[in-house]
Amino acid sequence: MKLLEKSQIRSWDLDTIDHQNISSFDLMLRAASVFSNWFQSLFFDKTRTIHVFCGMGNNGGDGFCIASLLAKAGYEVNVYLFQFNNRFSDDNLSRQKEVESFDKFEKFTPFPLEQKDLIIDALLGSGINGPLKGEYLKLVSWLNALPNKIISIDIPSGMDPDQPTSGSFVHADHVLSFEIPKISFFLNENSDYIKNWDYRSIHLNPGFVEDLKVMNYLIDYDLVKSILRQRKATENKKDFGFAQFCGGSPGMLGSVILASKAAMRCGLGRLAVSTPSIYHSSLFSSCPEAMAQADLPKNVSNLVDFQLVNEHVDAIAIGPGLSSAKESVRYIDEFLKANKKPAVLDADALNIISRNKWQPRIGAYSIISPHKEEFERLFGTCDSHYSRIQKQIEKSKELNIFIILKGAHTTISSPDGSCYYNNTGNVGMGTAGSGDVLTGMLLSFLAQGYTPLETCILAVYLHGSAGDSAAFKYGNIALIASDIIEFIPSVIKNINGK
Ligand SMILES: NC(=O)C1=CN([C@@H]2O[C@H](COP(=O)(O)OP(=O)(O)OC[C@H]3O[C@@H](n4cnc5c(N)ncnc54)[C@H](O)[C@@H]3O)[C@@H](O)[C@H]2O)[C@@H](O)CC1
Ligand SMILES: [K+]
Repeated sequence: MKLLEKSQIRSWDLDTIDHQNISSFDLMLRAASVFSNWFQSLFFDKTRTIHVFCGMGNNGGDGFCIASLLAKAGYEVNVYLFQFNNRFSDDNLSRQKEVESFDKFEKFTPFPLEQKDLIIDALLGSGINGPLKGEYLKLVSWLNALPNKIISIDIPSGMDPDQPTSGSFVHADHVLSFEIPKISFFLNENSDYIKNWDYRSIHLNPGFVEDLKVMNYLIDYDLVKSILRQRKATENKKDFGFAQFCGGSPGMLGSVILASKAAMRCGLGRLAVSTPSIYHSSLFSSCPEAMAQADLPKNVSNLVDFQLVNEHVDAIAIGPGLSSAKESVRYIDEFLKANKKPAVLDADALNIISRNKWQPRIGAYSIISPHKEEFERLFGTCDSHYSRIQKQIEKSKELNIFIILKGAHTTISSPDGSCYYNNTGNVGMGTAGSGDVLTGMLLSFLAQGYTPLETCILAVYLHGSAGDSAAFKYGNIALIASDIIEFIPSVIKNINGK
């Protein structure tokens, strides 16, 4: 799904008005009906009074329209207009006539509300053009200190839709965004202040976005379904890729087993694992589907010899559990020099690269999957999640690589400057081995012939979905990396139907 910036959303509204021959007044009614239906499915208890706080733009207009619809549906509704200047939108003025009465504030003064009552926030929408000041600031600070549940229309009032907000905004319990989520919902800076968000279509003209060039995308079910291939009955294991996983060192076998199992569960045809030979029997007992390769790094004199063993390998993943011992450094050096295969680099491979400043040597179109600390070791510290994402995009372009920045909202950046936001996964996945599972999944899809971008999208989304299913069963405290692997089959089957 394409994610639009606020100026593009405004153009989409105008294009819809033009193409569908609908007035902005009627488009507002459409949006209000969508919100009102969503609201009623969530808050069906009509004994709580609903207080609708309206501003002066179209978001406030939505508020008046929604207040009228909810009153008609049998809710007890109070409406307040905060008129802190004289700049009403036309549709706002027209919609004011639809509610029987409302209280008007030209200056904000606090007033009592019952704790169980609900607040609908329709003060400001996507038309925000700077930080809140004066009366708005007083009002929003008061709202944020109340114990009442706040439900925001389109976006929490005061929040910038595209980037971190420089100032205060409404801390919402629920937000219903129109048509698509806002980019800023995915920033860690905002995560603590939007408890739940959702989006519903208001049937804006689909033709407008089809042709629109955007740089930001949300990875959603439809995108993943469109990428994941169906198998032909006549295909065999040779059609599903031959992958090589290089990792593990004394005391670090777990990552190898987790990555191997995850790779096989994502449909890989054949897997060769290069890990110290003392671990081969343990590997076979945990993942008998894998083949073991020569010792690594001890018996490997150079990568070319090593690759001759795997002359038909389709993709390589390197790094997890490798340690940063001298032999591993030499091995990564050789790998960067000689590798021509599609590659995934993670964990100790990234640590070795950052320590030796070998970032420019990473092969074109490789995938790297750092978490925040690994990312900052590679590319320097950043003062916010937003600035880290900006640097991620810049480095993808500069180094011609795909970067997966792992976190609460994992982002994938591509050499063309585009950025994909993921919305699956949960806090329980911050556990040892979770990243190794992702590396195995990446390796699997890459070896199966998916492009690096498709590989990143599939692996990141499915990893998060499997983690969500695991958290549903075990809870996000008890969840361990093996649980994620347990649910890979069902999430793939749910999407692919097979
Ligand atoms: N345009 C359309 O056709 C539709 C718009 N809809 C609603 O309209 C909203 C956007 O409407 P508007 O563009 O009127 O935007 P707002 O409702 O956000 O109002 C913007 C106005 O608020 C004032 N303002 C901006 N920043 C401020 C600040 N920091 N402090 C104080 N005042 C500030 C300015 O006067 C600006 O014109 C959406 O969020 C959505 O709720 C929906 O009704 C769907 C259809
Ligand atoms: K709002």
